[in-house]
Amino acid sequence: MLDLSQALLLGLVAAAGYIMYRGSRHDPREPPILSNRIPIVGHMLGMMWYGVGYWTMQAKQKASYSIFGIDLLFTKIYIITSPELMQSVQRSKSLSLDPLLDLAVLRFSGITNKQTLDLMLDASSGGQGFAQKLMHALAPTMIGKSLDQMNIRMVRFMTPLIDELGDKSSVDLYKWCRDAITDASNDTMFGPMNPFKDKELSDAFWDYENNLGALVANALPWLTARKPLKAREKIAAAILKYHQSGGVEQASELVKLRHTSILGAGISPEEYALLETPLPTGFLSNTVPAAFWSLYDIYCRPELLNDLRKEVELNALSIRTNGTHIIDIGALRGRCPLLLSTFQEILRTRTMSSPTRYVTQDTLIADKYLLKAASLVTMPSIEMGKQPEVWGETANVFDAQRFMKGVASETRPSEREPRRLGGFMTFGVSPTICPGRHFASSEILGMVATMILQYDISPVCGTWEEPEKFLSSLVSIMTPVRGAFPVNVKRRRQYEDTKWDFHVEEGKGQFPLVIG
Ligand code: HEM
Repeated sequence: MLDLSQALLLGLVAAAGYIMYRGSRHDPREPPILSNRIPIVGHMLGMMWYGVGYWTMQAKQKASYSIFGIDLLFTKIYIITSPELMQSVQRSKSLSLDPLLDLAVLRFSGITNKQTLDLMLDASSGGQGFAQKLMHALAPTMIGKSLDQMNIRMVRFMTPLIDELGDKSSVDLYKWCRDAITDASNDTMFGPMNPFKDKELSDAFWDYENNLGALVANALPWLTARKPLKAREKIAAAILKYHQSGGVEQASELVKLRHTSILGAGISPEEYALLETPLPTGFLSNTVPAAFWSLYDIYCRPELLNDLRKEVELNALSIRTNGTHIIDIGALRGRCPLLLSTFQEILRTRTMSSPTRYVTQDTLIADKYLLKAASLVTMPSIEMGKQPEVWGETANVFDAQRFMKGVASETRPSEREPRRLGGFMTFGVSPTICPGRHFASSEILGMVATMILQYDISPVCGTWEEPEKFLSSLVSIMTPVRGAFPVNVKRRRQYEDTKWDFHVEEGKGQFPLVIG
């Protein structure tokens, strides 16, 4: 249904496009520009209604084209449905994600100071590209020792949250995942003085996150974006206080690196607080729905649930002399192939990602198609990640064993290594691959493994009917949920009076996940 943020997306596209568009006409070397049934404004209306999900819908409807364009009045978007063409996009240096990151500085953070903008914005906007360099510099803070520290802190926080779930007989599973992942992740990232400990502030964060569309549209924001503006003000004030009271000293390497770099570049503490306001979107907006769908897709398949319980019990569970049951995160990674494969299959089937790049100059891809400067090019994963030439005839079937090397299954007789061209885009496509994927995997799989052993979960309504989805999110590619999903929770008899904990072995935190 059309909501305010979707309607305002029109404003975004029109405004951004007006600035970017050079008034170029269609060049015969460009991909075909396909029209909508409603002339001129049809695609614009489509985007108003469906948000960025419209690109995926178009890709589905026009899958016989390997690439085509749609005209959004002031800019063009080229939509790619062929894995081979996607490779050309990955190889091209003039198709870049970086200019799109300006959106975070300008709209999500609301920075207006000219000097700071000159420093932060991408070179294509006349800036020095500091925001982009900082983003790409974060990868080392999410592997090795820093990852171990993050995992240790996260599991310490997660254990009591999962345990407390058994005290409730029913719960909204999406809200529970949201709150558990939010609390555990913010505590991991910001340390003991985590400002989001305050429930009011963590709720304010979700008000902000759910309404980023209105901030981006920036059309009479005092009227149309009151909620996210108010939330942003609250969050920035809390982060400023966190900085002033030295909270960063005990934070994760990621938060410390951003703090040192931003303040070291001469940016004021007030602007630092604004720049950090959208930071949790990076580690929450995808992890929360991915955790929910992981539980949903496993619990709704009783046979798979049973197999996974056996695998985890056999390979990743140990019992201390005092009776505490320990789940070993390293063993989930190395000795539970079905769990790891199931997780990747859930990511493959639940993602609605569409990696998008800005065309910085006229670019010829595959020696054939001209992409005009100042346009966008996008690669919807739903179409590409499910193509028979990538995944075989079973592309549209949920196959929990798909990612198990050397294992043939009913739906997939081949024993080929499952890493295939353009096949798996949930963590991005080269050269921009998500550096947080190992942390996200520990967090989600640690939670899932303990939950499936401890609890039976069933929907209150009696059937596994999918809840309403929030398809026009600007920051999540994991199909977040808009509605509630009430479930009954029951402790399993064999583990009724059991204490649970996790074991994190240093150097074992990186998951061997398939990437695009
Ligand atoms: C299931 C959870 C997650 C998914 C599906 C996911 C997905 C992605 C994707 C698709 C990209 C690339 C964007 C593009 O090319 O357009 C990305 C980038 C990134 N992700 Fe994640 N992410 C997840 C969790 C996390 C977590 C937990 C963190 C932090 C701990 C994180 C940090 C980042 C960062 C910093 C980048 C930017 C890298 C760069 O530009 O060099 N992500 N993520």
